[in-house]
Amino acid sequence: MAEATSYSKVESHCCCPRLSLHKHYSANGLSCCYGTVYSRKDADLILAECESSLVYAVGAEKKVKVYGKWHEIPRKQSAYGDPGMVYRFSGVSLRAKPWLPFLIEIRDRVSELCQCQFNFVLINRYKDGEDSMGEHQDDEKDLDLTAPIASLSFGRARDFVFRHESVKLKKKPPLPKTDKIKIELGHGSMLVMNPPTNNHWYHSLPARKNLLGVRVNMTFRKINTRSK
Ligand SMILES: O=C(O)CCC(=O)C(=O)O
Ligand SMILES: [Fe+2]
Repeated sequence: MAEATSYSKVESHCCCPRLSLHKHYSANGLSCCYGTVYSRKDADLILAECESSLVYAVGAEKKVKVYGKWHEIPRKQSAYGDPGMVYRFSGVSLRAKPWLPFLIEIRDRVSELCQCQFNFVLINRYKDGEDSMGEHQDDEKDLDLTAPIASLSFGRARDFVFRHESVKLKKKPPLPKTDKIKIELGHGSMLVMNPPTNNHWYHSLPARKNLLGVRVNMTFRKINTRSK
């Protein structure tokens, strides 16, 4: 059946003082800022550093549980953070590796821009358009849900799609005017998902056939320290 509503978005300039050149997206509980934070040259250097020094998960840490079944994730994943940080999601416990110097530099820049002291970063590597991430919400109980999540992208630009929760709820509230928002996340960009976005919207990174080029995404998060 055809979708009732096509992609659309509500844009204005960002209201956050440090992100004044960013676009702001707001709709029915969604509040996000998007813009470029690294020059092409710096973003190229960061991507090269990612490719040479990041270590990705293997074995059990590379699987997720969806509707009771274990699946190998269609991408590579890793986590870095403060000592003892663990992020639990979809049946997986991902233990943070100690911060690398180049990740500390990025973390401090992003923490300053967002005025939030991030203590953890989840990193996903998509080898090409075949790799993807399914629809989900970043609302795990280990996260400080009052903090934003800052998503940095390097490499191949990819579409990131938000869908309002009403598309999943059995008892549907009236559909908001805008129930899908698509943002192309470019090389050196930052998307900030402010609360309560993750309470009301799902997001995904859909597969794209025949699309070449590596993409690395870093989501800086604040994990409750009592979850250590
Ligand atoms: O790669 C992306 O942009 C999506 C990342 C994401 O949603 C996540 O890490 O939870
Ligand atoms: Fe996510």
